[in-house]
Amino acid sequence: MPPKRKAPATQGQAAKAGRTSALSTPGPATPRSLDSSMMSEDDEELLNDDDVDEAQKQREDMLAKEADQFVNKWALTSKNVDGGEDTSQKNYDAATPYFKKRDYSHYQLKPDHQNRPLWIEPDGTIVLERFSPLSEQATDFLITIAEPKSRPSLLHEYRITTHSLYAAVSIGLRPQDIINTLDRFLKTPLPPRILTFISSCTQSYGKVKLVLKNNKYFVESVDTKLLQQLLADPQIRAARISGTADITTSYAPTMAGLVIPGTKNAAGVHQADLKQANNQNGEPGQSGAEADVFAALNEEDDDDEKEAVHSFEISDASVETVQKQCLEIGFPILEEYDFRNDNVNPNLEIDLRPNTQIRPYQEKSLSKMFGNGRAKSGIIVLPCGAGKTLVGITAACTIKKGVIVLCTSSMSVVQWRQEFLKWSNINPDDIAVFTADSKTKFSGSTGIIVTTYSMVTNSRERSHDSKKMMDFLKGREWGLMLLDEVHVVPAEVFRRVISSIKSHSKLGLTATLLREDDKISHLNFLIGPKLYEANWMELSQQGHIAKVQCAEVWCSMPPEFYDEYLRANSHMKRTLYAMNPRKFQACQYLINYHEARGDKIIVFSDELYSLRQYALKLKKVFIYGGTGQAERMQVLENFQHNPDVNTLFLSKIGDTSLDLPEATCLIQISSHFGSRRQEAQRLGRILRAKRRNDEGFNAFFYSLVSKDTQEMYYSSKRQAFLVDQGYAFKVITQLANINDTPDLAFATPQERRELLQRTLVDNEKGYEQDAETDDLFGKPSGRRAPAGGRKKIGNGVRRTAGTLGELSGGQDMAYIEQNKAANKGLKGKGTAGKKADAGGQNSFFKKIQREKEKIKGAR
Ligand SMILES: Nc1ncnc2c1ncn2[C@@H]1O[C@H](COP(=O)(O)OP(=O)(O)OP(=O)(O)O)[C@@H](O)[C@H]1O
Repeated sequence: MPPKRKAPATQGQAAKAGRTSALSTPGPATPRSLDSSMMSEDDEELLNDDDVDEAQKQREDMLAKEADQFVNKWALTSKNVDGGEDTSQKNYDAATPYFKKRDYSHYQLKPDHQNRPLWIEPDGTIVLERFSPLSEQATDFLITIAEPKSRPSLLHEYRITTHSLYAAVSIGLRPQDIINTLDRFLKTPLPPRILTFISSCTQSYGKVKLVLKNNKYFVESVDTKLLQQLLADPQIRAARISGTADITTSYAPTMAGLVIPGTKNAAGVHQADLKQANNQNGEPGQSGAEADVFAALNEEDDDDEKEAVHSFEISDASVETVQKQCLEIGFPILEEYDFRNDNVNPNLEIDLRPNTQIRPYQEKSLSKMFGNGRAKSGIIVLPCGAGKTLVGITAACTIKKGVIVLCTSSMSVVQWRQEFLKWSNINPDDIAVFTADSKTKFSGSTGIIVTTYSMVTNSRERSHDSKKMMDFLKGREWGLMLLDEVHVVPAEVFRRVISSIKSHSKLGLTATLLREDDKISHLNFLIGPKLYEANWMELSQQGHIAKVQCAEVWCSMPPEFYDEYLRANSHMKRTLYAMNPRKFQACQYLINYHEARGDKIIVFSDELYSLRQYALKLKKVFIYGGTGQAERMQVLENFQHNPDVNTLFLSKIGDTSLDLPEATCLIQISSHFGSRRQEAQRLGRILRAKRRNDEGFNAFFYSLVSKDTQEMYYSSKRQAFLVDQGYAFKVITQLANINDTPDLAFATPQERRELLQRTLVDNEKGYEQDAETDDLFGKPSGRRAPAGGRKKIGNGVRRTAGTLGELSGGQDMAYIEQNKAANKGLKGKGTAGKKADAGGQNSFFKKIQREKEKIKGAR
């Protein structure tokens, strides 16, 4: 079966012709557990171990089958012998069908089409020519009405969807303005299908609102007939609180110019700037008419008339049902908070510190949230390291009401609190945390609570203090709910959060709005539409995140390894392609090369056996789920400050939450199947590189792939998201002069054979799964291992609970002895780093520690 592709190829994918077909192949559903490395202890209860294992196994088997099909196809065109010549792709051009689909020759072009930047397909796909002089204006317009799909350097691809139109209307655009502006940018006439789609989707948008008043939810509209129409729906009628008047009438509050702190512009002024820019730049053949599209926003801001609004009350538990049902019958419900006219909830004393200046893309994202002077609920997507925290803090400083922040781990809780104190003038007593260790409240009538998803959704018996705290959280109206890392949290958890804690507005933050199970659309109901998605390439060109060179290094497998690979079961296959001696040599070569350049290198491996084998053989430090807290700190600190420790091996526990701005190079030797999210988040570890603004600086990301194995398939799937962000993966089939490099490991056939035998014997009994932890800096927690420490998974394959004593091959005592060699070598070097503080901890860890102690002390 040939791989399918949902969206047509743009030039980024086309450049990868021959591999493109696999890039966007939609993967089968991912069970939640596969993505649960960020979950904290309490989330475990949401998952049933047996279901998870079964689902995980099914998915792995399915992926392995797909991968084998892919590899077989490749095998027809590529020789797979060690050192063999690569003759692939002679007659295989996977991009061809996509370009066929992209045949625009039958479209009727407008006479001045050369001056217009957009193409459109009847399915709503829009292609933008970035080299057009009008591309800046067209981009501003497109990010408002459509979803970015792929943004390499010259052609960008967007898609108009019901949700994107919903988001456009939610910031005040009118359907006719959208149609007119789109038509003006298009090289061809607007297809009638698109016109009908936009009109039908947007006509009813923005007419119904969900409003929280006195801790009760109301469905509100200026049109009574519309409310009656909604009440005719049995599910909405059932959601109405009985005993309340059918429909009540009040008056809408007035608007005035709103200033987002840390910016020069009021939100309205920002939109006016857009209008001015559009007027100046004009439109082909006409005078800046696309500016009309933003006029609606300003008109609305000027409207001081009080308008009668009508509403009916619904029960807390039915909010999601009502939202879904309203969308179903064509009246999507908007959540907007008119915080400036909220006289019921007390104001919070909070502002950004005078020296805080938010960046243009942060301002842009916030102007989508506050575009019409009210706070709209939704999701802001910014690359890793681009400063989502400050966006959340600025939103809080704009609304100035009670805030609840939900994080994925207790360490993030501490970091969020710190960031609030760093960027804003919030009184430390007004910001409290609710975690297993600390259950403080703020002192005044309102404030900020920072907590974790698991703390507020925990269904276990709560302690007295926790219960009291939950009553406190539930018993009040919050102005803003900040939801961190929204992509990792299961929909069910959001449901529980949202039904128990009431907030007027919700802001979700993430770097990768991606789920392999495609359940991301649930977030549209539960939080709100995507308000803004930044362009990774643009931010890296502007120096806000590092420029990265990405490469996929193909490592051939020696014949004896490949023979075993073909015979092996799926887990052994994974171990074998990670332990491929040619891959090992490539890793060694790259480490030597980058260490010599002065880089700090992180090597990622999901496969624990190879993680340790590589680290031990190369005498490098490593951290995995089972590494104790003190040892982790010591290793990280040395990596940061000790000039002798330049390479760190990390298991998947370092995918997220890892803030090591010293790291400038990543090497991936084993990864989680086709996870696009993991790939993006791993890349995120080097995006915040300290040296990013040095002249000519580049960070490096290498993915080492064993040739003609399933890894080739997974690798191309994994890269899909980053390719769509504009990253180009160079394929390296031969590292320069590697064959002449002295002292490479496994250089002789004898050594390679021994390695193979050892790998087979060590892994004969099963494989070890990394202990999952809630974050790198937290205590190792993870899912509980059953009694005995081992759990059977799949067909007789076992995973161990991750103790050092039960290593694969762990019965070999000499091996255990040697196991921590490089980590142990650090002992006494806690203060060796030049910049390390006297206490043996760098300022980052010290700060975290102090913060934790302060919070504990405040209890
Ligand atoms: N406007 C700004 N001015 C100065 N520094 C900023 C600004 N915005 C963000 N930063 C800095 O950029 C760094 C990254 O910010 P932050 O940790 O919020 O990123 P993030 O988007 O949450 O990343 P990740 O997804 O990897 O957690 C931080 O050191 C932060 O202080």
